[in-house]
Amino acid sequence: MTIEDRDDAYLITHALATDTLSRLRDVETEQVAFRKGLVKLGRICGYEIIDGAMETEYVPVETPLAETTGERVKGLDDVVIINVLRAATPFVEGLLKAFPRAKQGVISAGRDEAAGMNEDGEFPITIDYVKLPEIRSADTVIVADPMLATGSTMAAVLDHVLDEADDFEDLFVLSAVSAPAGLLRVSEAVPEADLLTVAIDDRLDDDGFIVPGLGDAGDRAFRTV
Ligand SMILES: O=P(O)(O)OC[C@H]1O[C@H](OP(=O)(O)OP(=O)(O)O)[C@H](O)[C@@H]1O
Ligand SMILES: O=c1cc[nH]c(=O)[nH]1
Ligand SMILES: [Mg+2]
Repeated sequence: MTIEDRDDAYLITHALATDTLSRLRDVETEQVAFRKGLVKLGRICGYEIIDGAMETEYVPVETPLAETTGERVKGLDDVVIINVLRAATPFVEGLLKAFPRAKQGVISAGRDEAAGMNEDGEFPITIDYVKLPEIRSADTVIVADPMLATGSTMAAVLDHVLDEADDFEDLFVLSAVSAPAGLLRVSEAVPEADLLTVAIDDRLDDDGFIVPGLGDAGDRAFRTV
């Protein structure tokens, strides 16, 4: 089965999202522009989630001049955003501009790149820290990580999320760049999640990096190379 055969992966196609991602991909984009680009992309993705997945309701509004009917987004306070440290930090900063009152969770996850991928194309994942808010049935949960490569990190992260939450309105896995293998792994492991991504790239290289991708998102944002 390929990811195209599944119906739980969606592309975010807003022109500003693809524009911003293209700048992030550019090897000449330095740390500050890279970090700001991730913030901007997070904001656009947040707006797209609101536009594509959240309901609105009509409400009476009194303007300074007259009574009228307005339209409000429902459930904006019932949002949980989970930041997968560390590369997701600027991405989440952008998401919070769309969902300023979201409850936030943090999961620190790293893949053991020295160990490399096993024969199934998975990395060993170390989870050092988990702090999640209470997740309620009305909540829209967004687990954000700009890179979904082998899917090993996201699968491990979602195990922790699902330990805390058995009922929610929606569960979104949001990434900027995904590899087909990672999307498929997460889609099969957690069928209740909807996978949102700005791009599905060609493949993984032998080191588990997305090609063409954008390189190591954490290193570029935090200047650790
Ligand atoms: O789909 P996977 O193969 O698991 O790879 C994706 C993960 O790799 C990166 O994190 P990394 O482990 O480099 O940590 P960092 O965020 O601290 O840089 C990225 O931010 C994802 O969390
Ligand atoms: O291509 C990749 C894969 C994992 N993590 C990244 O930051 N980039
Ligand atoms: Mg990570």
